[in-house]
Amino acid sequence: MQISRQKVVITGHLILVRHGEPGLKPGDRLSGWIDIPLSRKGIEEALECAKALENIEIDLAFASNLFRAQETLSIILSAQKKTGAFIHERTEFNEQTGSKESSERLDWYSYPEKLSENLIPIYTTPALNERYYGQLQGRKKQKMEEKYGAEQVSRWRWNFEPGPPEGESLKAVYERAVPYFQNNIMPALKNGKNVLICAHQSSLRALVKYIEKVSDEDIREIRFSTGELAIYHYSEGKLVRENEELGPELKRNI
Ligand SMILES: O=C(O)[C@H](O)COP(=O)(O)O
Repeated sequence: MQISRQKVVITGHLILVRHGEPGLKPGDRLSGWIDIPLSRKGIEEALECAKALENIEIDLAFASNLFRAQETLSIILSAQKKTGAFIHERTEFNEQTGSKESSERLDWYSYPEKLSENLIPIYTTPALNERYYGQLQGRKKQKMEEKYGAEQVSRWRWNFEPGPPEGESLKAVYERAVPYFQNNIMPALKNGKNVLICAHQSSLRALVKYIEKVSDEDIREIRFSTGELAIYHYSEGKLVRENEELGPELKRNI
């Protein structure tokens, strides 16, 4: 889809959304990889996102492997004319390259070449998961602040590095989320596709750091509320943010 506006050719749109409020309310616990579903409020937040995005025709969607992101994505796509279809690919370890590569698509699953006109391919990947919180995973934030100090927990959560004990730093999340974005999502944007990514506080902060070239210091201030959107359009080789930065007064559920 090409929209020409003020002589700038806009091709694809990128929409980043953090999942709705999870059952273990944010701020109460450090969820990490604990696979908790959305709370009632989280479902309402996802429905608000669905409404906000209903006029953007999503061509392709990505989510982490965690329920809260996939549930939010499914609710958002329910407002689209097309229906989302989860695509499953078998991957195998390539001895030569030392990396996992998708060998073939499962023959009992439709896949992009066979998807009918009215389906939206959905890819899920652990590359977009929230950080692994190590010793803090699933623990109450307050208890961890009592044990390690509020300042230390804040540094672990918001600094680029280091991460929590035995857990992932934001840098480690960046090193798995950004290559996935570059290899699987940027080509679709360059081809004019509208792409929706539904993920988590840390994986989205990593993507914003890459897209907006945020410094290791300034990344502390970039935070997504639950159900928060960041919308970009791809034009002339870069992604330009369309919606306003999150103001401190809008920060909630951090
Ligand atoms: O640090 C936190 O607040 C949580 O780990 C955020 O993770 P989430 O985006 O999956 O809720």
